[in-house]
Amino acid sequence: MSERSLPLTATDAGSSPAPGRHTGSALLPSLAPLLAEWLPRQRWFAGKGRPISGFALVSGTELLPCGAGGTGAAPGLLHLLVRARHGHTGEHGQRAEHAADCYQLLLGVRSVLPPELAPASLGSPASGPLRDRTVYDALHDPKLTGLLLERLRSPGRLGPLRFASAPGAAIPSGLRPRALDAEQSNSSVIYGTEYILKLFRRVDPGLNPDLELPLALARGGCARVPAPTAWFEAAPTPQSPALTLGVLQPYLPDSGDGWQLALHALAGRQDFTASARALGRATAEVHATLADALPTTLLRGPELERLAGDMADRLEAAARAVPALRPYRTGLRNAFAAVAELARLGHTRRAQRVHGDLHLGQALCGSGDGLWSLIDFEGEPARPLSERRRPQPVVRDVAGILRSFDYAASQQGTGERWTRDWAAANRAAYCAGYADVTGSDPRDDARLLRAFETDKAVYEVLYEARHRPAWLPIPLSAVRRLAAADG
Ligand SMILES: Nc1ncnc2c1ncn2[C@@H]1O[C@H](COP(=O)(O)OP(=O)(O)O)[C@@H](O)[C@H]1O
Ligand SMILES: O=P(O)(O)O[C@H]1O[C@H](CO)[C@@H](O[C@H]2O[C@H](CO)[C@@H](O)[C@H](O)[C@H]2O)[C@H](O)[C@H]1O
Repeated sequence: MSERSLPLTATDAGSSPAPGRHTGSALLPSLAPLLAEWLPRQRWFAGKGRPISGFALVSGTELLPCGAGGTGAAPGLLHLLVRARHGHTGEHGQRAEHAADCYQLLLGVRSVLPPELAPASLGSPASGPLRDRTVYDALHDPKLTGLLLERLRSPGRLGPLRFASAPGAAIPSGLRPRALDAEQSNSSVIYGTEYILKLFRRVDPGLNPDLELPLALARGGCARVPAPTAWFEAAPTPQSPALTLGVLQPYLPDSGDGWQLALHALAGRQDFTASARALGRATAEVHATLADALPTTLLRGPELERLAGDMADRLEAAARAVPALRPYRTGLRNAFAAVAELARLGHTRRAQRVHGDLHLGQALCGSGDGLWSLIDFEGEPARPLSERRRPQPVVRDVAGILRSFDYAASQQGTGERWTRDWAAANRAAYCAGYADVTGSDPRDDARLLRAFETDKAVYEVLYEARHRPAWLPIPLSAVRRLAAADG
């Protein structure tokens, strides 16, 4: 997609474009100062700590007229893909630009903002066609999210946007929307008790695994994942492949997520091993279907060495960013060196598509049947899409859940003997459940498992330092343990 630059300082963009579906940059220069202030406050903003130096418009679509053509009380709706540039001026006046992330924004525009939408406000542009109107995050406005569902009900093209649905999908109209109020990497809207729509916030050109994998699992008949009902994307252009923007899937209203369930069990000092074992089985079922549905590969010496090398590189990058990690670097590197050693000894490992960011919060347990469903197949949002779509050893997902049991135990009471035993029992039950389905216990691949657990703990250190500094001691205590473990 071609891009146009937006200055950070507001300029008068001249007359408003005719109301229509596909807008150019006319509405946008005056939005840039509002975005520069609002974006860094969003949890899903990836450029924390790096000042925004400007924006580039990737695509802009009026889903409802926003400019002078929009009428008084009726809201306008603007869909934007904007790239946020980060840069600074060096001491000799030279400009340095850093990697720029692209974000999906759905902005409402109103003359008068109802009080209940005030928390969603970005403010009023000082100039341009939207002057004196209030611009706000449209996901909090049921009128506008209702319109989005209508678009998903009728597949087809709207300017650069393409809406599609699964064969036979029959989405009822008029479902009551509400924005999900959760700490998320993206943003979601729930419709009635039937559907949940996830809008990806930081987007990369290409097919998002959170659409690709659930579609493949649905086709393969795996019931452990809610099947996508409808989705929308930025249509491909000669410069860029289609870019997944949002996925609608059945909402599982009577379910609890594994993280909350585990904390609840811990609080009552209850056994959780039956649930952990069932989750191990669910993970294995998902892996088995993915291995059948999508390409797999054999990691030979060079690939295994690269895997270990990438882990070591991530450790170095994390240690640069988080000084508390530095004393453990040598011990942690041993875990990766052990995988490189396997490679040199001629070992190979199978790799396939996996979840990529599996933790207890990504598993929903039905209150009636006790069956687990896995959600959020996006992978680690901070990694490039190409990397997230690469086949990987299944122990990567296993390691994610094992780390999660450790997180839950640490959250309940750091260092207490019984919480450590609780975590160990559930880690064992989860692996046993995995082996029930596949016949092979992930613990038998101890070196690879330790490397992936270490890699995940390093990722978590970085994640917590950036997003929840008060939680940093949890992965750091795992890092201490993993660094001290023998070969
Ligand atoms: N199909 C679903 N049914 C019920 N709740 C869901 C469903 N999908 C997601 N959720 C809820 O929404 C939250 C955020 O979804 P998730 O896919 O993890 O988004 P993100 O990528 O933004 O973290 C989940 O933690 C879960 O509570
Ligand atoms: O759910 P997301 O895809 O946004 O995943 C990110 O956030 C998670 C926290 O919400 C984070 O998970 C870490 O904290 C969990 C407890 O809140 C714990 O169960 C996980 O084991 C731990 O990794 C995840 O790493 C991050 O990618």
